[in-house]
Amino acid sequence: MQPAELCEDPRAMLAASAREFYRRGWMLGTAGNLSARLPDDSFWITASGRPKDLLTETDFVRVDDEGRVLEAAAMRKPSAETAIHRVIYRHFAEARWIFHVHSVEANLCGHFARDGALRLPPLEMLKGLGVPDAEPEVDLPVFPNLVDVAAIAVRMDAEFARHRPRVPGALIHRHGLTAWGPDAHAARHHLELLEYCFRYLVQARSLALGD
Ligand SMILES: CSC[C@@H](O)[C@@H](O)C(=O)COP(=O)(O)O
Ligand SMILES: [Zn+2]
Repeated sequence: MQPAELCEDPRAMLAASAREFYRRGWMLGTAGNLSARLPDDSFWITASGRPKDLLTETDFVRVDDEGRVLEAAAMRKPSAETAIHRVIYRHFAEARWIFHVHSVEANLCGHFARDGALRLPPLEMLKGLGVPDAEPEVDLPVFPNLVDVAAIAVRMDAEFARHRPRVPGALIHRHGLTAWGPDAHAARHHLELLEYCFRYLVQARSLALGD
C-alpha cells in the first residue's frame, strides 16, 4: 500500500467536479460536499461552508477513516457531513469517490418515496447504474433529514448493513443526493443518471404518467 503522500492528489479533480455541479445548479450557496479516498483509507473532503464554484487546494481537508483531521489549511474544518462519507466508504469497498449535491428535483422526488425507498423509473439509463434487467424494479434508499448529521449516518449504517442498495446512491429527504463510484468519472455518471431519473419522475408526475 502506498503512503498517502505518494498517491495521485485528487483535489484538482474534486474542485473541477464541484465547478461543474455548481454550474448545473446542484451546489448553490455552498451546498454539497465531495470526497476521494486514498489507498490508506484516508480521504480528501471539501472543507465546510466553502463556495463550490471557487474551490482551491486549501478548501480540502484530509481525514482518516475515523474522521480525524490529518491535513488542513488554517481555519478549514472538514465538511459537516463527513460522517456520511465515512459510512459509505466503510460499507462499499468499491466506493473511492463520493459526490453529494442538492438539486430541486431530488428534493421533489423525496416526496414520492414510500417506506424509506424511491422506486426508480424502469428506464434504459438504469444500465449505467449496474442494473441490466429487462423490467427493472429498483429502489433508491431514502433517509430522513435529521438536524444531527451523525444520526443520519447511524441510520445509513444500519440500513446498509441490513440491505445493500442495488444502485450506488442514497437520497436524504428535503436535502439531496449522494452517489459514489470507483473513480471520479463513474461517480459523476452515477450522480448524473440518478439526477436524470429524478427529472424524469418529476416530469412524469406533472404529466400524470404511470411511471
Ligand atoms: C446550503 S447549506 C448545506 C449544508 O447544510 C449541507 O447540507 C451541505 O451539503 C454542505 O455542508 P458542508 O459542511 O459545507 O459540507
Ligand atoms: Zn448536504
